[in-house]
Formats: sequence, structure tokens, C-alpha cells
Amino acid sequence: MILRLDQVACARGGRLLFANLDLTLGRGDAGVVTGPNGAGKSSLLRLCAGLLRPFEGRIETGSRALLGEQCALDGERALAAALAFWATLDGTRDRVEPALAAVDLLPLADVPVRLLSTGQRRRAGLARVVASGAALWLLDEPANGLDTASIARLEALVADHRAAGGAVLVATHLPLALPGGATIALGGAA
Ligand SMILES: Nc1ncnc2c1ncn2[C@@H]1O[C@H](COP(=O)(O)OP(=O)(O)OP(=O)(O)O)[C@@H](O)[C@H]1O
Repeated sequence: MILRLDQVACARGGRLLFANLDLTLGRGDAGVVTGPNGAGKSSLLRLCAGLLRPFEGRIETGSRALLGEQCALDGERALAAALAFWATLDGTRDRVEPALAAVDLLPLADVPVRLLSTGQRRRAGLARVVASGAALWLLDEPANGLDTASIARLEALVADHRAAGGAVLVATHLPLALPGGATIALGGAA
């Protein structure tokens, strides 16, 4: 078991976004979170990342990495150094270069993060997740800003991660190939 949610409810700003959510992801599993704007997709990923507390219920998870709205890299640092900052904390420094290669950003390793384009920054955030070595990838709209080739690379990276025994939970409104993925449909809020 990589992620288990047991009767989880999420409230934000005093409003209940969803309740009674059960979800289990094991090795190789994928979950796709869908729902209209404001349904709580990002909030669910943040709950799973441990950045929010559930209003009710329990969440069990091991190592995890979140790709949120921001790439979470120091804009002033060179890309490789910014990734190395996190990888050093994770004890996975040797994974930085392969992760940069996997998102096709090795040629920009020495460029400050703030100078990267929107799609490149998204890929840099993905490289951070890849380099983390975490079993659970939490990806919030990972395809936003990506060109066709980058989306294919993202799909391949997710497939490799699952094949290696990892799991992913993805919120996306863009079509992504996640074979056999379970759908978690959040409904309701305007
Ligand atoms: N810090 C906060 N304080 C209060 N309410 C918040 C906070 N962050 C988010 N919300 C509210 O929680 C609700 C769900 O937000 P969330 O970002 O999880 O939705 P989402 O499904 O990811 O939406 P979208 O498709 O637009 O990205 C929204 O109504 C939002 O206004």
C-alpha cells in the first residue's frame, strides 16, 4: 500500500469540499482526480502531501512528492543547483542529472530557474519529483504548459515510475494516458 484514504473529508474556508472519500493506491497504481473548478482537486493532492489536514478521516502514506502549481525551485539558483538543494535533503543527489535528462532539460542545467519558460519550469518541477525517489507522485495539472513532446515524456515517466513499483495521483483537465488509472470524481462546488 502506497496511499490509503479512509473516509476523508476536506474543508476549506469553512466549506466542506468533499467527504467520505476512500482511496487505496498500491504499487503500480494510478488515480486520476477529476471535477469542476473549485471541487477540491488541488486540496486533495495537498492533503495527500501532508500540507493540509483532513477535516475528517485518515490518510496513510509513505514517501511522496508533490508537483503543485509552482515548481518549488529557487528562482535565483541554476536549475541543477536548485534541484540538488531538494535532492540533498532527500538523499538522492545522484538522481538529479538523470531526472534533468528525463525531462530534456540537461542543456539548461546552468540557467537560473527564473529564466526558464513556463513549460520548462513545469518540466523542472517534474524533474524535482522524479529526482526525489518518492514512491508516491502527486501531480497537480502536470500537463499545463507542456508541448506535445513533453506530454509524451511525462506519460512515459509516469509509466516507468509505475512499472518500478511507484504510484501516482494526478489531477488533470488535459487528457493524459494513464492506462488502468482509477478515476476519483470530485463533484459539486461552483
Ligand atoms: N487557503 C484557502 N482558504 C480558503 N479557501 C480555499 C483556500 N484554498 C482553496 N480554497 C477554496 O477551496 C476550494 C477548492 O480549491 P482547489 O484549489 O482544491 O480546487 P480545484 O478543484 O483544484 O480547482 P481548479 O480546477 O480551479 O484548479 C475553492 O473554492 C477555493 O476557493
